[in-house]
Amino acid sequence: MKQLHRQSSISKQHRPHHHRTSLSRTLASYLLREQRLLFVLLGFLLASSFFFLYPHSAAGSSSATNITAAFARKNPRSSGASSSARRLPVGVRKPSLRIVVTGGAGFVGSHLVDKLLARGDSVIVVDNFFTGRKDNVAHHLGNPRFELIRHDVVEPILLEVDQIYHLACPASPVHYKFNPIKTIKTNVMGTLNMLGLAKRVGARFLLTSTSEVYGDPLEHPQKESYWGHVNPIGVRSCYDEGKRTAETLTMDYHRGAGVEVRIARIFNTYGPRMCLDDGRVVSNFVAQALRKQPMTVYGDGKQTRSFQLMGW
Ligand SMILES: O=C(O)[C@H]1O[C@H](OP(=O)(O)OP(=O)(O)OC[C@H]2O[C@@H](n3ccc(=O)[nH]c3=O)[C@H](O)[C@@H]2O)[C@H](O)[C@@H](O)[C@@H]1O
Repeated sequence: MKQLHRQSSISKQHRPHHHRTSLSRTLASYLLREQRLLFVLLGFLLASSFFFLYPHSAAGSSSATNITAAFARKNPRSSGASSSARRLPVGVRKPSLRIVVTGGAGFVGSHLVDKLLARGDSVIVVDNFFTGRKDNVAHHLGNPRFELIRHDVVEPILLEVDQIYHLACPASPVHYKFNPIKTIKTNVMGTLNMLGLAKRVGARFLLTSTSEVYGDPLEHPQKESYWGHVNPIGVRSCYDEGKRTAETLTMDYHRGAGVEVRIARIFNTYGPRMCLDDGRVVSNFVAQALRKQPMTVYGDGKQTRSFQLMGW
């Protein structure tokens, strides 16, 4: 310290004439003395090897922020709970997920609503009751976590939700062929509206698609990678092509707008709450058996289907 003090006073004396030279000389002589340069080099070497060996820990804080930001956009409520290690105070319940189920009063939708409410989520059902029935969800009407809205998804709707399960569309050939223009509008405009909502509020989106995207398939059984064999102008096209367009829109919103999406291709469903006049094969056979009528097998009877039981 003493030496330092002396040097600085010396350098002060020379300042008027050779300020820069003397300063660098002082610095050089300071570094060269007592192997200080060696320690500086050693420190530099240690620091470089640390950053070389653990590059992630160096970038860690910024990528963690990115992940949180991305998740926050997708699911603002859950990220809100996770940030700043938020532990809820004792006695305060974790907020439930807010979920909208379009077609939630339908045969498949109402079983989904049962599951979501049973696991503690808050559910808003949006249904125009074309094939859905209030009876299917009547047992939830007193539940504070349940809401029922009569609305046609062909028109836009704004709801603050975390997740969207988009089921709205008649699924039985008898029903979807009844008004084909309405069917394709539901699939195209309805899906656009719900994807727009997902993008706007940062919600995760699930589209219930169908095995009919494979059309009259040439491959059996159909793998997800199979692109189908679909008639674009047939009487079933309003549903087949409608659902194919819905899948396209879903993937475009995912790729183009970063919406988190899922697509489930559901096959031939049956089970409790299915209308007796649904028109699909299982309900037809059951209805005919109950009426002691002969079961009608269309065509040569060699066709195959994958059946899916709902509600168990
Ligand atoms: O299986 C599926 O994946 C699809 O099932 C139905 O489409 P479809 O198969 O035509 O439904 P059904 O009307 O139940 O017909 C199944 C088969 O049974 C036959 N069938 C139907 C009714 C009947 O009374 N008798 C009969 O033999 C039909 O000709 C057909 O070959 C739905 O429309 C789709 O949403 C679903 O994805």
